[in-house]
Amino acid sequence: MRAVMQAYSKKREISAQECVTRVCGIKMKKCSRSVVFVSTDDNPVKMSRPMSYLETTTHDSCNIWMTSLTDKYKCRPETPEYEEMSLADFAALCRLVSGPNEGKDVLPLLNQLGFVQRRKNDKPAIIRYYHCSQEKDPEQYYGRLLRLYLPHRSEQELKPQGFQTYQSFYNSGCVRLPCSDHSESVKRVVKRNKDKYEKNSEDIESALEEFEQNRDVVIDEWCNLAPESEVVRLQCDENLPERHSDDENEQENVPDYSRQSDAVTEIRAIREQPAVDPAVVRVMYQNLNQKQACVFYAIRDWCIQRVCGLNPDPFFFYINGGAGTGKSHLIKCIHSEASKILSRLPANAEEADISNPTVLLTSFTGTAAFSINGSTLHSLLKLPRSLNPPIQGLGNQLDEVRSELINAEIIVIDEISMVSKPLFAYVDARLKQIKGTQRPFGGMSVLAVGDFYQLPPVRQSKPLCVYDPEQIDLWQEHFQMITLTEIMRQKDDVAFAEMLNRIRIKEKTDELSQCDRDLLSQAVTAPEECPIEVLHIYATNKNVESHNTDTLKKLHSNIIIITADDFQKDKRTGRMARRDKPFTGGRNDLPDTLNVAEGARVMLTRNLDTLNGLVNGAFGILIKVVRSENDGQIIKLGLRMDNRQSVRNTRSANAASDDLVYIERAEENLKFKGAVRR
Ligand SMILES: Nc1ncnc2c1ncn2[C@@H]1O[C@H](COP(=O)(O)OP(=O)(O)OP(=O)(O)O)[C@@H](O)[C@H]1O
Repeated sequence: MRAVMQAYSKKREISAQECVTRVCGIKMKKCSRSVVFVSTDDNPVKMSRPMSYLETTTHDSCNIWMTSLTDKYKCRPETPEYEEMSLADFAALCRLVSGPNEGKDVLPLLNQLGFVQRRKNDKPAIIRYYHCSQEKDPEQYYGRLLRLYLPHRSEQELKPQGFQTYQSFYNSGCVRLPCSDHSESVKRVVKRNKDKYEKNSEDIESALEEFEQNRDVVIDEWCNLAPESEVVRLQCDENLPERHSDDENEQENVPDYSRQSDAVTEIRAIREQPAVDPAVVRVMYQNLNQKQACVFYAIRDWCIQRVCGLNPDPFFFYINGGAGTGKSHLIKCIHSEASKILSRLPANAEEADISNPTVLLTSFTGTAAFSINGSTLHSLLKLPRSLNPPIQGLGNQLDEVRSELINAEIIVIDEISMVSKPLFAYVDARLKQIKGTQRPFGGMSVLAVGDFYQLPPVRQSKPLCVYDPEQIDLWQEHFQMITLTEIMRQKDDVAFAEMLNRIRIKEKTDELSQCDRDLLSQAVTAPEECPIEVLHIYATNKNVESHNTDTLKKLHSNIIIITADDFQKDKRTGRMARRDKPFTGGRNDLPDTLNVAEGARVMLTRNLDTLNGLVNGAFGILIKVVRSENDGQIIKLGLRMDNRQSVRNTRSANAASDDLVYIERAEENLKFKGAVRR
């Protein structure tokens, strides 16, 4: 009840099922801003307004119900973009905000129902809705289709006069959308919008059905690969305490918003995951070298024990090894196998919930995170930019992060050499908060991977391997080191690879052998002989900038200078006002000016969207400079990225019609108090 009241007091809209679930103390299935439940019922459950509000109304007032997402959708702004929007789009692509100053492009809803904003850089929310059978309950089925996918402002528009049923309107009705000059069949409009969310729903349903029918005879392909491990797994299975039928029913008690006993399953829009061909994965496992296999099997056995309910202690492994010794390769194998096994944990087996990972893949930089299909530590755990103590909790974001990481059992941290001690302490504290336990790393197992001879933490922070007797040292205390030694990358130039490994462990003052000197000299090209188009690497940003400026001038005549838009509070009005001239920003701020040219090669220097490869270090070519129609100001840049995957994924969210990724102005606080730069 306290939780319900807290939600009320924060004026958050709270669904009936969340109330019931909280009041009964039942585990919540899913509730976060990234997953939105859309009611598609003819007669949805309504929540009354809080008592404090009702006491201030008159006896005959009708304004006694909390407004739902559907009510707000019907009162969406009357702009062309919103007019054409289906309820599904509204739920997935927009966020409801409390006031007009909550960010860019906030528009008021009609009838003073609040404010709405398009989700811009964020991923669309996953929408969930009650799914019913077309055969058993056609009227409810077609009503749901129309409500979700036909743009409307009232219930009457979903079953207009002259149509007895939703089904007849769906099959033979026509509509003219507000911004269109012609009529279209209802079926067509629904199909167009439905395809964005349920494209493969029929295939998924039949696959699920097939899986359910064959559940007991599904063959674990692992038996063919590693029979000994399979025997251990089967023994563990035998040791499992039998599940009581009461336990089975527990989940069914969780309100699912279905009022019928024959309710089928919920269908959710599925986030695309990179598909890994099982045949490729099998070859990867089989080719692991001895050391890699040793770690792989240790973790695999741990997962099996976990699934068998044997409660093994969390493991803390540190995989160390020089460049090209197969660390990332090992991470991919472990992630694939551990996720597969851990999905059988009773808590996860209920539904194949791909948005709730069991193994978290993280890294310090966006580039490394993208290369293992993971996220940066900062974005996953919502860490602040400054890691200075005291450690800040997650505050309002706790529910959201907790619901995303609820099933996480293992966290993989790549590039561990770049993780500073304060960052590691933050990760430990965050996981403790998220998992609600004081055990180290919230009771999760940690696989740290990296090479302390590679990049250290930024800005002179000490790496984890430097022991500090003054502080509690999570690293020394818990982690067991395993070193990979076989170089897997330069198999065809073993001599060069071995030389790199010898240099790796040298002190600055150690002499190089003549043989290594000769080998290195062969690989050196004088700077003036380097082709201009190859990647140049310098030790400092200053050198990089000077090289870039010179090269841009040499190769392009159409240079455009983009100036930062800086805003500062006007002392008289108290409002943010745009400055005529930008400030001189600091080293870590967004640049004061940016020199670009159409056709120039560019590299991103911020992580914009790690999952889609728009990360610091990603390359592309600037194709289009887009200006505002009103004042001619440059508003975005269209890039053709080298990594075509970025285009495919970002396009589905932005619906752009070309093959470019559009980068809009980013907004960050400047180091001057209250100043904002775009
Ligand atoms: N067991 C293996 N069988 C076949 N190829 C492998 C194996 N292990 C690694 N490789 C390949 O060797 C190359 C280097 O491996 P990987 O990138 O995993 O090394 P790394 O230790 O992460 O390197 P770095 O520290 O430079 O990031 C990759 O192309 C990878 O696919």
